[in-house]
Amino acid sequence: METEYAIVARHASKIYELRGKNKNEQGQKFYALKDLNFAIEKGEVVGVLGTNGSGKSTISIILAGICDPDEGEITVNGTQALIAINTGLNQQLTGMENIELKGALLGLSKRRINEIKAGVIEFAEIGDFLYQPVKTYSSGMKSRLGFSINLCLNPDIMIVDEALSVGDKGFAAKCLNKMKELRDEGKTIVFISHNLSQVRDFCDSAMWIEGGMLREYGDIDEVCNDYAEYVDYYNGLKKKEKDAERDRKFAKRIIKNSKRTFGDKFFSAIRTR
Ligand SMILES: Nc1ncnc2c1ncn2[C@@H]1O[C@H](COP(=O)(O)OP(=O)(O)OP(=O)(O)O)[C@@H](O)[C@H]1O
Repeated sequence: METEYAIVARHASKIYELRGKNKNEQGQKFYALKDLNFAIEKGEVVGVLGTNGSGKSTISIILAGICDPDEGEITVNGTQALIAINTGLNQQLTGMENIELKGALLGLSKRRINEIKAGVIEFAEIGDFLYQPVKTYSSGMKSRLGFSINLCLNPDIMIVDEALSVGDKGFAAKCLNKMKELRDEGKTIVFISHNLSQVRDFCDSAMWIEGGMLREYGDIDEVCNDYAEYVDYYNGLKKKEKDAERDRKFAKRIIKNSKRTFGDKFFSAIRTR
């Protein structure tokens, strides 16, 4: 049987213009993603790894169709939903109104919207807050609402960007269990997380992005091991730099304080001895 793909990226890049120091200076082009080539199979559950600023959120909005790549192309086969912190909710509207707005934008029937409302009441467990403006919600409550709405929309492809890192542990576990059910039903899931053990536990494969470029994409254990080794090495280097800096400061302090105790004559006496 021919492999069916949910998402195919061909030479996809995303470019931001960085502002110059003053108004008249022309901004510089910055590649947040550069020349990405990959194909995610239908039903695949792929983890996306990368250090801070490597391009994970940028890839999530491109895969979700929120913005297009500036170079190359992304082909998506099916409906997608992005579940991310602070995305897709209108702050002025209540939770219920947000469901109506999303349903209207997607052209859903009144009956379908009512089904989604019932699903959100049950899954989000935020009670009467559903009738309050979203701007009054805590970040965990926003995450509960956003996650529940997108879950009830039942998309073919779910892109989950760090959404489990806010809410409380109980809700994160409930979401993870629900996502496992969806995975077993054959949904395609892109799971962006800094939690390596969650990625190992949940995903079939992993994609590692660094500096906007695809470093590795493949077997979950291999990619997670390579990424963990890289992070350890990188942190090790940073630790060595920090240790050296601390030693330098310490040495300076000792010299300064001993000068205070013994006076400069003491040092000149040592030097002349
Ligand atoms: N609107 C923007 N304008 C300019 N640069 C941007 C914009 N959005 C993101 N970037 C830059 O693009 C790069 C990738 O950012 P992105 O948010 O995708 O990283 P990330 O891997 O999700 O990071 P983190 O793990 O910290 O959330 C970063 O260098 C960031 O500063």
